[in-house]
Amino acid sequence: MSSSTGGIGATEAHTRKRRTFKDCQLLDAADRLAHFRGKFSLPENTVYLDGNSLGPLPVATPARIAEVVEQEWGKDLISSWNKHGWFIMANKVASKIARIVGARAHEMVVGDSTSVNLFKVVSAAARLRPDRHVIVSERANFPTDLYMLEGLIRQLGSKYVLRLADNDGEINSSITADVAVVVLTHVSFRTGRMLDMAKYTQLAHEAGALIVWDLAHSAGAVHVDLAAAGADFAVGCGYKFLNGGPGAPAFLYVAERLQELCEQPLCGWFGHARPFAFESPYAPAEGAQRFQCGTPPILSLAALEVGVDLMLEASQEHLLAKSAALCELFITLVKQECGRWDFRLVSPRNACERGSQICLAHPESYAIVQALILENVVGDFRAPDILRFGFAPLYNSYTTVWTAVQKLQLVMREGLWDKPEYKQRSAVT
Ligand SMILES: Cc1ncc(COP(=O)(O)O)c(C=O)c1O
Ligand SMILES: Nc1c(O)cccc1C(=O)C[C@H](N)C(=O)O
Repeated sequence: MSSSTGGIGATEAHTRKRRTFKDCQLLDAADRLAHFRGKFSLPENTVYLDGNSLGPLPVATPARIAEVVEQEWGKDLISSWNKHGWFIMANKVASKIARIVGARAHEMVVGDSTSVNLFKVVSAAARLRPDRHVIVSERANFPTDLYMLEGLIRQLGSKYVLRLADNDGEINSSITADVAVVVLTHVSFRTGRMLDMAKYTQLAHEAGALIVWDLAHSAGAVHVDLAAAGADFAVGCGYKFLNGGPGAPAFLYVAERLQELCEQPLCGWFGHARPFAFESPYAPAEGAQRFQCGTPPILSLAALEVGVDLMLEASQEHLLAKSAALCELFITLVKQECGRWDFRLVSPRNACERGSQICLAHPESYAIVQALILENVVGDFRAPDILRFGFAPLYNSYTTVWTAVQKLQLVMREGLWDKPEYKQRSAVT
């Protein structure tokens, strides 16, 4: 395996002792998070390396959803808004997510989608810098971020421009004195590359701009400390490493120092200071609460809370160490077991510079991913040529990493990827 960002050197590879299945079993035996695997309903014999797209189902979720449906909604009906705390449920889940990303409870809101939340915070941030009309982001950002920025700019008017950086160096040079807002994704969905949050936040602030971080691939996967980094705003997904279920509510962070200055564009009644006064005109609620919009999705919040509670049950220190160790083991094993095929490491070689995912490039990546899925190893393909594997430390073990690499070797050795049906790409991968 070669590396675009500095691979395991040949000398190191030769001197390093071969890793065996037994080594992986020993690592599992010493793993203090091993018991969490049983708290997820994963299909038997499946190696699930796609939790960075959709986290699996926690065992406790169906019973909790059934309780909310049958008792709270079914029997207690509308009284549940008070009786079962539906009114404060979003705040309760927000305060838990805040602990995962280094924020305070009153700086966090849960609801809507990451896309919608991005629109809200970038719009609020732009209003705080009315004399500047440039929004900076990365061309390689996840498309929804760029689409939302393009849409927002259409609303803001022709004075505004979107400046897209093509690499890390260009991010630095793009942040000039005319920039209102910098919008960066902390961990790249395509490569797993992680930006230094404190460094770029400082750069933005030195230029007088505000910064918005997209934590879609960070929350629950890597160390995030919004307060320590001095971040202004952040958004992120509930359905990836937080295991909140498909389309789970997203989160949104606003630093306390900015909250009272912020006006957000989607000012619905749940962000009003007194929603049940039914009064006019709109008066924003105090703090981050004003970023709420409409009625919260109670069933989805209930599912998200189960996932977040599981994450909070585990020690952050163990989670981060295991996530790095799983990624490292995968790189080592691919080099050892699949070195004769032309896989290129796309993720940074240095663990401090990447999220909890490893991306490999190969000309036949789409077909290889499909063949792996047939062998019960679920990763995903990202255009143009990337095989993407997410290593969630709560439910992935060291032996499953071994199995994944053995299956990759099988797919390559036997040419299982070389089938006419894999030439046709499906719509969702
Ligand atoms: C960086 C990033 N932002 C946002 C999203 C998704 O946003 P939404 O949940 O609104 O679809 C994703 C992935 O789906 C993502 O990778
Ligand atoms: N968010 C997704 C969805 O709603 C359906 C299917 C896939 C996804 C994704 O994971 C996209 C994504 N954020 C990515 O990292 O590629």
